[in-house]
Amino acid sequence: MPQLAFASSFWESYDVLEKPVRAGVRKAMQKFQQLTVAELQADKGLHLESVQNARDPRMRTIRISDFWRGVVLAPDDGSDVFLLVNVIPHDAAYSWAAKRLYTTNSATRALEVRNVVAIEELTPALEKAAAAADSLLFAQYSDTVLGELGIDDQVLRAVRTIVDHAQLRAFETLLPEDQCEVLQYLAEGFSPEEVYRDVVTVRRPVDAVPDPDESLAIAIANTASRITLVTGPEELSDILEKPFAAWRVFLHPSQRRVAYRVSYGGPVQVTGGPGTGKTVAALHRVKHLLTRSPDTRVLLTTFTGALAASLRENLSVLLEGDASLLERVDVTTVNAYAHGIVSRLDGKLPSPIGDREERQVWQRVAKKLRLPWTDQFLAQEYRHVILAQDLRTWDAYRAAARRGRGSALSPARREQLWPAVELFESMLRDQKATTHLGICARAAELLAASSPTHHHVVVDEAQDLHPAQWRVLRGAVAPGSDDLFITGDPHQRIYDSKVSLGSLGISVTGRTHRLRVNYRSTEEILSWSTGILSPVTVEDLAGDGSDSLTGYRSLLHGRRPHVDGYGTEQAEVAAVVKRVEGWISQGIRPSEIGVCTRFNVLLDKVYDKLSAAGVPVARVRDTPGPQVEGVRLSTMHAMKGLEFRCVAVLGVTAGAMPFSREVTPASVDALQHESDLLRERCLLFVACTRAREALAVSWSGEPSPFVPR
Ligand SMILES: Nc1ncnc2c1ncn2[C@@H]1O[C@H](COP(=O)(O)OP(=O)(O)OP(=O)(O)O)[C@@H](O)[C@H]1O
Repeated sequence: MPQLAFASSFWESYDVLEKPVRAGVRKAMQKFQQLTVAELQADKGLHLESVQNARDPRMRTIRISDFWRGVVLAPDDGSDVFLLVNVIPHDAAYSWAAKRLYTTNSATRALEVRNVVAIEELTPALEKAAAAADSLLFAQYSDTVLGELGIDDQVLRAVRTIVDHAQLRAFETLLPEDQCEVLQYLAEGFSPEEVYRDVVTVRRPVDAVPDPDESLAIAIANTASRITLVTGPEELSDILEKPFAAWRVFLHPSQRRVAYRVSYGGPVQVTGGPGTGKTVAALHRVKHLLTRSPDTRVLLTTFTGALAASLRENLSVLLEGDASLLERVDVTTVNAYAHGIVSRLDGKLPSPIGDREERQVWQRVAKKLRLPWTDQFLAQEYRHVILAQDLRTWDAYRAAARRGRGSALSPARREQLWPAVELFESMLRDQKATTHLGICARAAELLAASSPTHHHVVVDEAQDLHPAQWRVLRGAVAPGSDDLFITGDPHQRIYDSKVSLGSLGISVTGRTHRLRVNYRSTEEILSWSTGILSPVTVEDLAGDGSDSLTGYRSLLHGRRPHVDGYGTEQAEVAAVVKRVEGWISQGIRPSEIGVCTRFNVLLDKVYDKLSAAGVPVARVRDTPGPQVEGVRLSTMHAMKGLEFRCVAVLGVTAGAMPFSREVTPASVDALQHESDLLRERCLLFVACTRAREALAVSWSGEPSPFVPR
């Protein structure tokens, strides 16, 4: 009986098919499981036929309906795995199939596909142009070096014509996948040794030996990152009937390597730009930890309640609803976990106040003690020095280093400030109140004196956690192997937390990994958005140095972002309404569209105008479920961790971004000033990188200086 495998390219086409066509696909696939190879060849309904002039002699089409054809790679070497690669309309199917060639990569041993006809047609003309070019992108690498990285003869000829990054990008959709990735890494400046380690070694099967006659079945088995093999009839109906979540099945080798490594000697950190699948890696790590041992308990944390809800949903998808696994995972925010600890172990919980109320208390303190500082300065000193280092006494504060603070405080000034801290805390106590970080500090203290609650902690969206929150996580799990698995992106830090993980007993030295392939946004959206951050550097997640987005890229392509200025806010809002209507008329569902602003005031105006135009709207802060229709409206802060097919970011004006009230004057604290500006810049970056296919950025009057020129 033949076996059936599905290439990732199939899922991209299958996902958008209408129901009856999907039913046709299912029926055809069942035949592959019921008939012998000879019966398949003879089956009239299936009509398995060769493709005329196909460059790959194994290429076949099958009939799905009058209009639709499946494209299948049939083994011709005695092996029995059929690979379904695409479902496309009848007319396009034959020319698509005729141009494609599947080959086994000599280095990774995985199956990859190229548009062989397009490469052949383009190369001669490009060779002529290259002969006259001043420099070539890959000139420094010999044929042998490229050969060892899996570049074959046809691709090599094309590679020798590539003059710059733009030309490489134009080739990307034509080149075989693994070879393309090798070239992208080299073009980014990685050495051949690094590329061998990060691209070839992670894919190449450990037991691979050179085998010129390698069968299609073996190559398919070696391509887990792009091909899934179906083993039984139940599995087939399962995967064809449920909505297909590619992230569940096709992990990038770099994701698989970090998520499924049997064990780590201690805390591990996974970083990567937006959309590189850090959350996906975290979910797979949870699966690995749960399935490794039957009584393991895992704590999975993220930054907001809404993100925790979505993690819960996705974890259930990944674990296929298996209650015996799901009940061993607590998915929550660090704050909610800390609240739980304090109410359980203290028996009572003071109510937490928000940032605005906290600032009001500081105002009263400053006034009462006639202090020379603003409430903003006091709140920052409390957050970044006192709570960050868990300073409980005047002696401790007097001796503390004030890392990250740019204003010197003489011993006399510190002596003046400490009573303000005592007064602030006593005012909160009188109100039976506290701050969220105060609860975390208490929870960490309680955990330090009791036993850990979990065997493993997995932390998503780690970049904004405060040291007090890290202490809670440190206390939740005993130090040792596989204690903490941490994912985050320091370029998305929007709450200005300064952390040195090592000093908190969380050393990730020698256990840091980076993801570089963006699965969410098009390259056009990414490269424009990374321009927002190009003038600055950001501190890495562990607080040990700086981080960069080198090698960060997307394999998807689309339109460049719309970037527009308007004379008035009214005109800008009207343009956004039109843009949203345009997206909806192209078939995008309202809930797949996100609109965001820096402030609620402008968001309210957009809400009114969209509603008046008859467009359904829903606010992200009301946590509408996936079934609720309506364009999602959100502040930039609440966009963290979300994604939409189309995103409009409006109000990106000079006065709003950076928002001067949130930026400490340089004269008060030069370091804080810089870090406030960086936080505002990152906020715009986060908002723009939520977009998958389309991004529109706008302002009225003067544009924000963060908008790339
Ligand atoms: N291996 C994969 N195959 C297919 N899709 C993937 C894969 N990995 C991630 N994705 C998809 O890419 C998108 C981004 O993934 P994810 O949210 O995990 O990224 P992230 O790095 O956590 O992003 P951010 O930092 O911006 O929140 C999601 O839609 C996810 O389903």
